[in-house]
Order: sequence, then structure tokens, then C-alpha cells
Amino acid sequence: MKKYFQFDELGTNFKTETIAGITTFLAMAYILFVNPATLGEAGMDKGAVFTATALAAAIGTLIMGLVAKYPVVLAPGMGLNAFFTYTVVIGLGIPWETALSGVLVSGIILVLLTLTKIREKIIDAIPGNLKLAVGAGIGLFIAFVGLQSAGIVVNNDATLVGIGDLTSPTVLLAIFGLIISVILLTSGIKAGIFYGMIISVIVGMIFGLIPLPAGISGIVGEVPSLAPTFGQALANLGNIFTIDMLVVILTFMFVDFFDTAGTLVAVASQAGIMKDGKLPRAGRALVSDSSGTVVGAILGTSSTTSYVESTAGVGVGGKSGFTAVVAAGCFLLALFFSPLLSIVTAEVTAPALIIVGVLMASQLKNVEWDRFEVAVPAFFTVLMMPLTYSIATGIAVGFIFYPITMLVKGKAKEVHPIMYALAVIFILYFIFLG
Ligand SMILES: Nc1nc2[nH]cnc2c(=O)[nH]1
Repeated sequence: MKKYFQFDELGTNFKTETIAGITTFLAMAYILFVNPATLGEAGMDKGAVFTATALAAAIGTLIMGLVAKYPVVLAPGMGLNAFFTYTVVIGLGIPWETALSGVLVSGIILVLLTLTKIREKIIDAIPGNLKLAVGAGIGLFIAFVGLQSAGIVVNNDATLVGIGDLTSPTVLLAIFGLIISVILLTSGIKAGIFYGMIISVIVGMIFGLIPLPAGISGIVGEVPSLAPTFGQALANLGNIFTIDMLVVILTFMFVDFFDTAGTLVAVASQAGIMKDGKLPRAGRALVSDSSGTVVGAILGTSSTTSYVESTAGVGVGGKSGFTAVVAAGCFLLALFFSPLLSIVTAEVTAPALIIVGVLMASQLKNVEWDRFEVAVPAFFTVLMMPLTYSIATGIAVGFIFYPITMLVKGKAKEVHPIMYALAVIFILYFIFLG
């Protein structure tokens, strides 16, 4: 095993890798509760989504650890679960079953694009600044969703948004959870989000905002049935042939594509496994990521993706695929803790959304802001995602601005032909569908 995971070459060992795997798991365990809460709003069965989330995370992560041998942990992403629920199901009125078929198709296309090496070519064609901006913009979008679900940001008819009722007990509980998580993370406790949630639940129970669990059966229990969601993605494939679904599938693909590219580079650089500025075994890592999406869609969850929180485990020394294998084991164990779903409410999960926003937005530091021709498309990509409540719109606006500013700056040759093609596609998208 030591040899398979190249412990000696990487300068790591069994104990460090195990601690790293547990650390990353704890840093992202919130998704077990946040994902059912978010997809539940789309009408999906929360128990089934819980099981699908844990299994998709475990299977995707196991493939990443064993095949690509990266210390990267996967789970259903918070950018795309919000897009799935709020834009696709609630906004466009598409049934969740059909939306799951869209996730499945996006995953299959991504696997095919990777196997044919087209995916790596497109990743190379997109300027680094825009890849960073997409990741950061998704972060802002997630944080905005979190602020709303906490009741901290609310509708205002004059200004569109405003501050919520800060005397409401549930809003106060969310603010308390946010502050506690921030304090823990700032003190260097990697699982700060997770511990913050536990503390909020306890405080919520003390103040009567959250029901007490009924003994041990309120904590540990049977694995919830997958029956309500399993296979729906396959059964509804016939419903995806509409223009709306075409745009939805392209968005799922695009977002997963950029998010994964940015996250893999960020985690691999931190782990010191980049070679000559490139990802070793890039194809394997990308296929592992997309396979997670395919498996997850069949089980019953929105797109599975590589998590920025993997940096938590890498921060404590994780370097090999064994870190991922340990985290995958933790997700399997977590399957037995579904009764906790009823006590992890929106006020408890909202801080997680807001803090993941901070983690993802940190990529902004690497954007070349002093180059105006780059700053403009990067800025619009980031800003338009929360303001239009659409990740796709953010990507589209940024990608339309990029060739324009570069052309005017006399740098037309630096823009890859794929980028011109994408700009035209996005302009057509706004004309005909916007
Ligand atoms: N990269 C990434 N990390 C996450 N952590 C939680 N959600 C996400 C996501 O959608 N993408």
C-alpha cells in the first residue's frame, strides 16, 4: 500500500494521511445536511438525498484516491446544488427528475470530453484569470444563497436587497453560528464549519429553536432508502430534449468544468504535486471527478465535484490518494447518522454556505487586476453571478467581454479561437434565450 500510494517519494506516511483524510472529511461533513436541505427545497426526498450524497461522495472520492491518487475529496458541490434547486427547478419549473437527467448527461459528456483529451484543450484555451474569476464568482453566489437562507439578507422593493430582521431568534442563531465558525477557522481549527454547526445546534436546542433528539435513535439510525431518487435520472432521459434543458445541461457542464479545473490546480499546488506548472495524471483526475457526477446523478444528487475543502487535509500534510481513501471511508460511516437531519436546520447550515464563499473567493488574489483588459471580464464574471442569481450568466458576461477588451488592446492573437467561439455562443444565448 505504501508503494501504491508512493508514500516515500511524496514524503508522507500512514498516520499523516489518515489524519489528513479525517480532517478533510470533517471540513466538508456539513454537505451531508446542507445538500438534503437544498435539494429538498426542489421537492426531493431528504433521506434519499442524504444517502445519495454520502454514497456519491464516497464513490467519487474512492475513484479519485485510487485511480488519480490525489488527496482530493469529492462531494455534491454547493454551487451546482443551489443552481439545480433555485434556477432549474424553482426558476424554470423543470421537474427535479428531469434536472437529474441533465446532471447525468452533463457528467457523461464530461467523461467523453476528457477521454478524447478535448477537455484538457479547452481548459488550456481559457485564460487563467477567467478560471479564477469563475471559481470566485461561484463562491459569492453560494454566500448570497447562505445569507438569504439565514434571513440576514432579505428582499427590499426599493433597493432589491436589504438587511433582515436582526432581532429574529433564527436569524440570530445563524449569525451566532457564523461567528463561532469564523472564530474556530481563524484559530486554525480546520473543521471549524463542522464544529460551528454542532455548537449552533446545541445553542438552538437550549433556546428551544431546534428540537431535542429522542435518545440514541435520534442520532444513529438505519440508512435512509434511496428508492425515491434512485434511477430517476435514467428514467427521465426522454424529457431532456428542450431548449431550456440544453442550456441547463451546458451550464452544469461548464460550471463543473471550471470549478474542477480551478480546484484541482489549487489543491495540487498546495500539496506540491504539480509538475512544471501542470497537473500530473490530469486526465485521470478529471475522469474521476466526472464519474462522481454520473454516479451521483443515478443515485439522486446534483453534480459531484472536487472540493476546495480538500485544502484542509493537505494543510495538515496529506499528499497522496490515501487521504482520499480515508475520507471516503468516513462518508460511508456517516450513512448511519441520518437522524441528525431533522436537527440540522437552515439556520445551522447557512454559515457553511457563507464560509465556503470566503474559501472560494480567496482565488481572487491571483487575478491580474492591474491589467484593465483582464480586470473587466474577471470583475463581471464574479459580480454578475450573485446579482443575476445565475452562475451561467456570470460566465457568459465575462466570456463576452474578454475578446472585446483583448481585441481593443491589440492582443487579439493572445485570445484562443475557442474563446471567440464561446463569446459568439453566449451572445446568441442572450439574444434568443436571455
Ligand atoms: N470547488 C468547490 N468546492 C466546494 N465546496 C463546497 N461546495 C463546493 C463547490 O461547489 N465547489
